[in-house]
Amino acid sequence: MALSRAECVALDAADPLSRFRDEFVLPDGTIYLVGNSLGAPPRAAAAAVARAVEQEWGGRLVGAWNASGWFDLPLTTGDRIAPLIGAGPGQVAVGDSTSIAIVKTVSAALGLRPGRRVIVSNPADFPTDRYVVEGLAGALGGYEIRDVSGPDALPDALSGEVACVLLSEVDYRTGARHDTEAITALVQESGALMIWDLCHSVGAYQVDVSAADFAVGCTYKYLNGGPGAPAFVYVNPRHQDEARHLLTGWHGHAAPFAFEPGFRPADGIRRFTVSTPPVMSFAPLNASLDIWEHVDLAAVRAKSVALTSLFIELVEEFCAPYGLWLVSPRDPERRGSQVSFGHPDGYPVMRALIDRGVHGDFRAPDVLRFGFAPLYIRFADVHDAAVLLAEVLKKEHWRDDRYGRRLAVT
Ligand SMILES: Cc1ncc(COP(=O)(O)O)c(C=O)c1O
Ligand SMILES: Nc1c(O)cccc1C(=O)C[C@H](N)C(=O)O
Repeated sequence: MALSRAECVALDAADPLSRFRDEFVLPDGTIYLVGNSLGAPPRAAAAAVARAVEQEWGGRLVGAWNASGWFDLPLTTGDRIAPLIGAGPGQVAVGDSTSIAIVKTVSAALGLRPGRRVIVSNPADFPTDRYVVEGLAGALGGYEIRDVSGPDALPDALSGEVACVLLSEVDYRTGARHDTEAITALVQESGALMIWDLCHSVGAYQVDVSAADFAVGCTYKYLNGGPGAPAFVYVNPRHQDEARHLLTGWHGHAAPFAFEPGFRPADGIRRFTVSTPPVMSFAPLNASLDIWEHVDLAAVRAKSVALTSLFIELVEEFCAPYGLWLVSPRDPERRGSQVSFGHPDGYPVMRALIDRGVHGDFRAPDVLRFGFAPLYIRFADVHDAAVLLAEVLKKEHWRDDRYGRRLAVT
């Protein structure tokens, strides 16, 4: 028998992270299980944006580039993200999007392995990763993309021709979490460079990129930086002097205000910045990082495992007769902070569930995704979500015409 609601309420009362829920704005009556797509806004975000507009922009005008530290935001913010991914100061730059960060890291990796002409990627990873690699390989010419269906297929794919491997640590569809340490070692033993996409890992638990060559990730999911919040790029210090990437914009120049005719890369991680940072988008991100500074990531992981395990248990108990199957790994060690269930009518089921206040999302062809952000999701929310999902299935609310049968719920 899974836990009762009263037992869940007791777990919330004893939860060392419970005080963080008040730091976020969540509409009443909503159980928000989509923090793995777009995190909830920090309560301090609106004031942070107002401050950036009124005091920094309004008060200092162009002088704010220096006086308010705008020029250095990509690096100062990078240093705040670094501890969350096991990196040190001067190893992370923030700016652009994850897709652009992939252009930078893959092109840098190819430059560091000039004789090798193969890029390994997994077509089941979030599509933009593969699309960007395709674009790069096409534009640079002479590169081959080698598909792997997952990390298990890597040993056969790695050869002396492979320059780099780009993989997601956590699969966006299934929530499966890969063994980054073992995979990074395998890739590097073959002489190739390892690039991790951490979009679904950062903020879900303590990531450790220290062995990786490069990493990228977004800040709008578990890190709550807001829609369009800038992404980050990690570059291992052993590559920083040599690495050159394709996007040689002026903010990555050694002397941006010398306005020289040719590009000379800045020292260190700064060469991985490109151009004018989206200053206003840094404000909510830094408001969120003010929270993250006080978060114990071991407690985040422990709660994440407890929430996701409880959800699996409850859904399997309450929904057993209704045709759901578990898509995510059952072993919590192999899961991120997400649980996916399959259902042949997943799209209308998710629409009906959202209508009843439980927000998950749907990924074609049949996956219902539920993300558990440990800073603001409670054990009682998990219980309520499972009860409402069972009700939608039992009473077949999802058959209502208004829920349709389209392909995506975002
Ligand atoms: C694994 C992964 N990579 C990349 C992205 C998207 O990148 P971008 O910030 O460029 O839209 C997402 C989500 O949108 C993602 O889940
Ligand atoms: N980045 C997104 C967007 O621009 C629009 C809608 C959703 C997203 C997402 O982040 C989706 C998410 N990466 C996913 O795992 O499906």
